[in-house]
Amino acid sequence: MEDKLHEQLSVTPSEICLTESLNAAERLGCGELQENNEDGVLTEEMVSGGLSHLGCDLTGQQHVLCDVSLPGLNLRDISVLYNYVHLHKLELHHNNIKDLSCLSHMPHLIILDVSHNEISNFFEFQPLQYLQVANFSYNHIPDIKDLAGFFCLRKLDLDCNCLSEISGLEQCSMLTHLSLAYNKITKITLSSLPLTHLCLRGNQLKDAEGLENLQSLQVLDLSMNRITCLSGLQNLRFLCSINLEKNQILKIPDLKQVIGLPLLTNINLLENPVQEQPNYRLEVIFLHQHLTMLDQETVSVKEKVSSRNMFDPPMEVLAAIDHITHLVYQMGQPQILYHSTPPTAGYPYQMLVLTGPEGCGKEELVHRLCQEFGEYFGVGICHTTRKPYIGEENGIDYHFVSEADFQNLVHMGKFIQTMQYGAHLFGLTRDAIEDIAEEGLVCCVHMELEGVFSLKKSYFKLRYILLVPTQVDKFISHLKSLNMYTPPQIDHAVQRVALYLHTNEQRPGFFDNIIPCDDCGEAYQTLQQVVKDYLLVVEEEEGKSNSGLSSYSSVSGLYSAENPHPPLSGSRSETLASLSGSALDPSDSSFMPCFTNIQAKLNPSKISIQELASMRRREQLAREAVVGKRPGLFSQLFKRYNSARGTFKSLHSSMLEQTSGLLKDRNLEFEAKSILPPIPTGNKTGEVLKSPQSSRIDPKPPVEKNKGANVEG
Ligand SMILES: Nc1ncnc2c1ncn2[C@@H]1O[C@H](COP(=O)(O)OP(=O)(O)OP(=O)(O)O)[C@@H](O)[C@H]1O
Repeated sequence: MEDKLHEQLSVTPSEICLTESLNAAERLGCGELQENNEDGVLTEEMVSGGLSHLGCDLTGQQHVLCDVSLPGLNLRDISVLYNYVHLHKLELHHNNIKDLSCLSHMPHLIILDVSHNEISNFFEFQPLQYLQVANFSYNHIPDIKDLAGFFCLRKLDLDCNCLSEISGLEQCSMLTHLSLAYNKITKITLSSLPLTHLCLRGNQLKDAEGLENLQSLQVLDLSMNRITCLSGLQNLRFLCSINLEKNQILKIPDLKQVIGLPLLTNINLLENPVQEQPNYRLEVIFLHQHLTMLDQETVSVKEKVSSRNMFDPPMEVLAAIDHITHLVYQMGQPQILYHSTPPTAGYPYQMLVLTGPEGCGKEELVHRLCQEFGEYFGVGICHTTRKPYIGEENGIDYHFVSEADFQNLVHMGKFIQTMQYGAHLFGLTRDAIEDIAEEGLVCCVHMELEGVFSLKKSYFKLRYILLVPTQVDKFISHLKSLNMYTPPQIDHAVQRVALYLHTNEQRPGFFDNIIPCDDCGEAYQTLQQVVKDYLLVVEEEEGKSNSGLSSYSSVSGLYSAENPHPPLSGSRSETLASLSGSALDPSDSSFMPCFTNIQAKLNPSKISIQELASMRRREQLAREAVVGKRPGLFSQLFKRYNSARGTFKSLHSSMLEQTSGLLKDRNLEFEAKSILPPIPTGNKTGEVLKSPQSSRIDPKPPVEKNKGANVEG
């Protein structure tokens, strides 16, 4: 430690200064003087050799030399300087001086450097009222006397002395730079001084208490202490750089007092235990976004982005991770053709999602909706690890599972999306959707925004309805009245209202409908209307007036056997009547039954009832193919699959032959089989595959990936 200290101290600014000064002294012919100066007494001759800088004397009438520089001359007695009353600058570093009483006779002294001497009496001379810069470093000073008379003192250097406390500086109203490195200070006691730079390196401090009054502090060096806690720094609004190297900061939360200081851009935490924490650097960068230097290394833009993605990923990133995770797990499982598997990209399975902050009542609305429009919608029941509230039933409100079961389901590739909300996990399984699709219904679910982001990545066609409270006070009292939520949960739910509104603002069209939900009854009425528009329900009277369309007037149909493929419209006001005015091209294979107003406006040509009926018939055929009523798209697909399997098999055996030959040529001793993919096994009849268990979830240990996995469909 001692050695290291010396190493660090070996090249200090004072030493550089010494070298320069000695060179200067040589130039002045002082080298010779030094050799002859065995008794250490400063003589007139030596002084005149060290004088420079022409200025005026006290009367202002005579020119005099104002600066004296006499470093490294082994001086002990400098009493001859009593006569040099006009001096502005005095440099006497690297001597053996103990007594500075002659300074009392230099009232105009501005700069004083007596570092590297034998001084133990600090400022034992008359106050020098114009003194601005004083360097007393590398002496033996044990304490600081009252410096009340040194009105102009701006910089004071007391490094490497024997100080154990800081005192006597209370009246130094101009002091901006104070350096007290390598002393024995155990406690900081500094009143409100205008300090901008403070160095307390190499002391014995355990905390930073006592700095709170230094409101102007910009640069703080607390390196080489034993600091574990940074309280005392939290109000230093102008702090831009802090050096905490070689301290005892253990954890990132211990930095909370400095993290967030508005101007702090440079933190040095080298050689603190906190550096060992996983992702330490990225976490600090994340917590303190305007950092430009950390541990003496520039913070790169890449690091800033990575830290953000690691600790607060945007929802898009989270959703992508969630989506990829479930996709990868699904791929490891036998591939199954579901009722909700889209026959083509143009016919995705349709879903209705109600989203909004917790407690906004979306769950209740989903259930009411599915009750009233039971022919079209079924509730998609999510899984959760939270415990049921009173009145909630397993399999009706949620599938309530343990965390281990939930994770098993994840590994079994069962989920389409999952999210952690508070301390609990929520997720929608493919089987939950399938249970509804099997009945020919549209799956209706409720979820938080993160879930919406994830589902947007899926191949389903979803319609998103945002339920948002517009009166925060009312929302808070509603949440309180439910007696289900703790105050932090209420705060969290309320905070997330802004998140939903922000998303809606930033991403126009992200939600298909927005319904205020301050009043549950009114919200349901609006929802009803939205859903009727969505289903293209034509009211009785309307049905009468559109007699030609009466056969469709009950509803245009939503994925049910009776009602062929559903037209999920992008526009609320889109009724069958308006639809009949839109531009449909039944010959278009990518025809989607979702016609927007924009399309309608672009091509106002009318569609005939016959065309519409033909379109419906084709939808019906497609729908029946999905539910397996007639040999349709899928059986063809599987026939094709079987013939493809035959082709693959013959290709495989010829590749096997060729590969074996190659391996033999190269004297490689392993089997060609081991490097070629296996032939997929499958249902010989080529029928739509769906295991009886597939639509029900039965938590069990994850199937070993790819082991005997069939690749079907
Ligand atoms: N699979 C899912 N993905 C994302 N969020 C979900 C999922 N399932 C449920 N959620 C949402 O998680 C939040 C917490 O669910 P919980 O059932 O505890 O809420 P709640 O208190 O009943 O609120 P609400 O009445 O709004 O449903 C709710 O906003 C709920 O909609």
